[in-house]
Amino acid sequence: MLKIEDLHVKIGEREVLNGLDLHIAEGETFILFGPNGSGKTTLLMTLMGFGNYTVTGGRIIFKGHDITYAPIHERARLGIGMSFQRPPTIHGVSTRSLVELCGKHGQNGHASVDDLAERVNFDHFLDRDINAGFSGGEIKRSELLQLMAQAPDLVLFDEPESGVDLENMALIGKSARKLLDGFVAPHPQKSMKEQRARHKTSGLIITHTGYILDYINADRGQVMFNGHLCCEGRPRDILEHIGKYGYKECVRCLSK
Ligand SMILES: Nc1ncnc2c1ncn2[C@@H]1O[C@H](COP(=O)(O)OP(=O)(O)OP(=O)(O)O)[C@@H](O)[C@H]1O
Repeated sequence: MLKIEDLHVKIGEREVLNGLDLHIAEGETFILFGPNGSGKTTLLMTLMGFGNYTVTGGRIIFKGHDITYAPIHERARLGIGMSFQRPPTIHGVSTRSLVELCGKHGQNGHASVDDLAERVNFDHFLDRDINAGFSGGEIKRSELLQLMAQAPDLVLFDEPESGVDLENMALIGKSARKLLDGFVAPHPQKSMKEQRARHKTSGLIITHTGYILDYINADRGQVMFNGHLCCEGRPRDILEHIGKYGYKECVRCLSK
């Protein structure tokens, strides 16, 4: 699904990612850990194609297409979706109109915007401007709703837990799981088996706390340290290790 080869990325004059390789298979969920400032968000923003992140070397291949220098809209059309850590407020644009733009709803048996919004308890917010005065949990639910409407093949989640209380975490975690399972906009004429075969969603998720791991099936994880990936393993094991020893072992792992 996604292949990143020897990726180098600069922000301004500073090289933040320096020679990163990563493969994520179809339907696989990959968890990214790492200390503050190590380059995790930079990787996600680069994959989505944002302009401040300059690729100075390497390649990004998505579903067989070289998207290293493709514009954001082309990546979104190909099937990459992203939930931001701190998405911007957009005055004058309702959440409903953005969600409508994300996909085809109420057509050919697909769920309507109102149906999707109800699933993340967001129906009362549809006519408010995007993120205007939204609480931390509301911002995450709005992000999820947009992703559910888009139904991408690869979902990039930047810290789905940040600013979210425990009750909202359960809702967000369960919705993220459905999104990764590909069941967000069920088609009434197709069986679950057919839909699963048709749409396997891959995930790349940044987490510090690991709360999201209580809800999703995470296959594999790695630690980002100073723009390099290291310490591959089962996400739960990595989290436990970081909890006990911090990131100092990763420095040793990188210097091997
Ligand atoms: N627009 C920018 N201009 C200059 N430096 C930047 C910019 N955006 C990010 N950086 C720097 O790039 C480095 C990597 O930042 P990034 O946000 O990718 O880290 P992160 O691993 O996601 O951190 P966190 O866990 O705190 O979210 C940091 O040192 C950050 O200050």
